[in-house]
Amino acid sequence: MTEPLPPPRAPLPTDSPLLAGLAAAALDAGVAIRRIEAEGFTAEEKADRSPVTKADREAETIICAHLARLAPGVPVVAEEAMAAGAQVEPGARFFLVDPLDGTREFLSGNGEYTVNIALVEDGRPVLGIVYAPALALLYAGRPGAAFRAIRAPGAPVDAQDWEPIGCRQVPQGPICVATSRSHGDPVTDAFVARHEVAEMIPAGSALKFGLLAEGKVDLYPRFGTVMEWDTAAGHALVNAAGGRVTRPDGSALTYGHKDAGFKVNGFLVWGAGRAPA
Ligand SMILES: Nc1ncnc2c1ncn2[C@@H]1O[C@H](COP(=O)(O)O)[C@@H](OP(=O)(O)O)[C@H]1O
Ligand SMILES: [Mg+2]
Repeated sequence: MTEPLPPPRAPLPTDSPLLAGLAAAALDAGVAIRRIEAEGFTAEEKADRSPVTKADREAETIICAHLARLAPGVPVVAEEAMAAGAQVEPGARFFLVDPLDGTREFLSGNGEYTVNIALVEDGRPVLGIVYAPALALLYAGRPGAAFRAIRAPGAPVDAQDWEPIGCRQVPQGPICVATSRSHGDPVTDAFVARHEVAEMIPAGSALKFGLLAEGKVDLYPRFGTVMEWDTAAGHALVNAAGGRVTRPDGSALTYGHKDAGFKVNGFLVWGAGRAPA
């Protein structure tokens, strides 16, 4: 007689060696970021007048070294290299990296900054890591499965303590809305005002995608311009968690638009089920 099969094991991020490798890159970058945060640093201004620090640059160097080992030859579109004038042809399969998303939050010391790493295939974000080193909060998403874990910078990725997460159904009644802590804009405010809002949750960086992916908020609207590396990892995570990310007009938000300077002219992120009008 054959033994009964064991019950199927829940999926884990470590089932995908590439996703696990991206998580390891983010955890490693987190070590450098936290060290620099503790040492103290000065902020400089980039050509677009946004702030940048030694932490952004060191984290990007660490992540790019990981990516070169994990996926040799796959192009990397990374924020600081692009700011320095790098020319990268994204192609059908490429990485988008924001080594320190929410630099303003980093400067303020509130811990609401993230490391964002995404793999894009045919314009769609398929793998996403969003990691908040100061909060030891790690999110990972791949098609059909989203997770969170508590991981200090430098901790092993391993198979322990991953919590499966999912977007919640958007309620018929008042909704919870996530908004940028540092970059408000009047069009976003007007859009939010058209909805019945139970709670507004301001948060920095791609943490807002994480809050939505774990069912804590229903809507994250943004009409101001951001960059593809700001949204791709969070987008992959929300897709994995059963939510939706679109352009403000409801059309598909796709990636690799070099001719448009990798700009994203706003987006809407919704939880599961009905999207309120
Ligand atoms: N006017 C603008 N143009 C381009 N990107 C912008 C922007 N305003 C905000 N952002 C992006 O939004 C990110 C911060 O998100 P939030 O406001 O949700 O915390 C910043 O990421 P960096 O800190 O990586 O530069 C920045 O790139
Ligand atoms: Mg950013």
